Amino acid sequence: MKQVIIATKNIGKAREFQELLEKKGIEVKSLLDFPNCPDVEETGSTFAENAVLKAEAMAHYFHAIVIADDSGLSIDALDGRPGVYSARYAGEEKNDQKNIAKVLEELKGIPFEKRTARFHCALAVAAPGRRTTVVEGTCEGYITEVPKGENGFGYDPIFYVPQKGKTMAELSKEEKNQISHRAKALAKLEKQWDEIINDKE
Ligand SMILES: O=c1[nH]c(=O)c2ncn([C@@H]3O[C@H](COP(=O)(O)OP(=O)(O)OP(=O)(O)O)[C@@H](O)[C@H]3O)c2[nH]1
Ligand SMILES: [Mg+2]
Repeated sequence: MKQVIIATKNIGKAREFQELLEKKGIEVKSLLDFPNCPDVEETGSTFAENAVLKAEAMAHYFHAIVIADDSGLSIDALDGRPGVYSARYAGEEKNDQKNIAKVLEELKGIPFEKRTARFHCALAVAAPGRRTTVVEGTCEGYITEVPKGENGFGYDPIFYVPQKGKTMAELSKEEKNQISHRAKALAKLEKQWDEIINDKE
């Protein structure tokens, strides 16, 4: 079966890549399948820089072609925060509930029309001896006043998607995959698929 390594330890992301790529007959391996692989420090100041750091480190570790995802939420009323710090916004332990609570507290009193935000996703493709490439996707929305919905991960329960009239966490996985920042970025890798996929049959 054709296979691709996604350099992420985030189970929410890994599941979405699985859903997006199984249609193409591609099996997704994530870093959760390789518990001994090292952590990569995300020291970049942009999503693209962090995606490249993760992809190149893991390409070196696996001696293989890998895709890394760096993503997050950018809120206009908070000058773009949490941005590249989205995963750890309320502390190093990466707690989605605490991150949501912190954002809602910071946005208290700000009316709905000023709660504009977007999800970003940068995907970097790297391999030893290969020039790293980066693609990006975004998804526009508004931050709600209370969380709603059970699906997805991260900030999905407070991210309202106007074109669907629901929060991201109220969408089915198929609906999220039609409009998400991750799906849009992944679609831009279309032309590189033949090269990215390792035929391990
Ligand atoms: O509601 C959400 N829906 C999404 O679709 C989404 N995509 C990203 N995010 C948030 O942004 C952080 C990424 O940070 P991040 O790219 O460093 O990933 P991470 O540290 O969780 O895992 P890794 O891939 O680095 O191993 C995540 O933790 C989430 O908080 C999302 N939130
Ligand atoms: Mg991370």
